Amino acid sequence: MNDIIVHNITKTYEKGAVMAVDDVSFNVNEGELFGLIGPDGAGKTSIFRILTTLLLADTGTASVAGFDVIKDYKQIRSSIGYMPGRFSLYQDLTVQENLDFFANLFGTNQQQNYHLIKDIYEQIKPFSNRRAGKLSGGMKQKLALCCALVHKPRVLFLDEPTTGVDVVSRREFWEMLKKLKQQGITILVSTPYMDEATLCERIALIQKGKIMRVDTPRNILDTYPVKLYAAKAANIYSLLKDLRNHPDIESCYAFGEWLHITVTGNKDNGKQLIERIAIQKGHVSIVVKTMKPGIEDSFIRSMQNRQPPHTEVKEMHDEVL
Ligand SMILES: Nc1ncnc2c1ncn2[C@@H]1O[C@H](COP(=O)(O)OP(=O)(O)OP(=O)(O)O)[C@@H](O)[C@H]1O
Repeated sequence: MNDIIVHNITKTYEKGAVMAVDDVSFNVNEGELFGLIGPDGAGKTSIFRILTTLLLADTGTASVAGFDVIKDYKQIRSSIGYMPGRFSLYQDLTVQENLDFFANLFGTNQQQNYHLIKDIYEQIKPFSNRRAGKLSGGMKQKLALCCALVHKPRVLFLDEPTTGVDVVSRREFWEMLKKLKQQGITILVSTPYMDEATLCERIALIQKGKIMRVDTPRNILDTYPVKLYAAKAANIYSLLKDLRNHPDIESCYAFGEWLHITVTGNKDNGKQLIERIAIQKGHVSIVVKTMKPGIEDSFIRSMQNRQPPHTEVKEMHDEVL
C-alpha cells in the first residue's frame, strides 16, 4: 500500500508568477524511507506543506496514510509527524517543556511511546532543563525529531533535517532514521546533500519544481548512460574553461578539486582525448582518470538533458555543495 500518493500536483505563488511545484507525481510505500533530493528553491518545502495540510495545491490530488489532504486534513494531522526545515520549537521553553507540549497537543505523553524516542531522547536528556533556543544545532535537530515522534506518527515528514548540522550529527541522524524505519514508520525526507540520497530506499530528483526521476539510488547510479572522467591540472579554472569550450567535450563541471567530464559521442578514448586537449592548451600537472558516477553526477546529467548544455550547471552544483 502507498502511504503517500502525489498526483499531478501544481503549486504557484504570486498569482501564478512563481512556479514552485510543476505537475509532480510520486508515491511512497508503507514503511519506506523516501528522499526528495534537490537544491534550494526546487520545491521541496512546498510539497511538504501540501502533504502536511498547511498549504493548498493549485491543482492535483494527494493523500497521506489513505486520507485526502483536503477532505481529511484533520485525520492527516493526527497521523503524521512533521519536522519543518526551520527550527520550529519554542525557543523559550526547555527541552522537557517542548516535549510535554507536543505530547499534550496530541493527547499523549512522553512515556506512552518512549520506545520510539528512547535512543534520541537519551542524547538530549542531560539538557532537559535547558531552553531550546540555547541548544546546539545537532541537539535542536534531535529535540525537533523527538517532538515530531512523540505521538507515534504513521508517516514522518522531515524537511531538510540535516541542513546546517555538522557531519557527525548528520551521520547519527541517518542512523536514527534507519531505526525508525525498522519500527514501521513511513518517512519522507528532503535534503540538498547528494551524499545522503544513497541512504534512502528510493529517491526523487527534483529541480525547479519538476521531478526528473524517481528510482532507487542503486538504479540511478547503475544506469548512468556514458563514461565519466575526472581531471585536474595546475590551473583548474582555466582547464574548466578550455574543456567546456572544446567541441569534443560534452559536459565539464567542477567537483571539489577535480573536474568531472563526459565526452561528445561517449568515445572510447575519452581519457586520451581529455589529456590531448589539456596538453594542446598548455596545461601542466595534468591528471585524468575514469570515474564511477555519484548521485550528483546523475542529477547534473538529468538537469543537462532538460536545458541547453553548460547553463546553470555550475550554479546548481555550487548550491548543492
Ligand atoms: N510564499 C511564497 N511566495 C512566493 N514564492 C515562494 C513562496 N514560497 C516559496 N516560493 C518560491 O517557490 C520556489 C520553491 O520554493 P520551496 O521553498 O518550495 O523550495 P525548496 O526546495 O524547499 O527550497 P528551500 O530549501 O530554499 O526552501 C522557490 O522559487 C521559492 O522562492
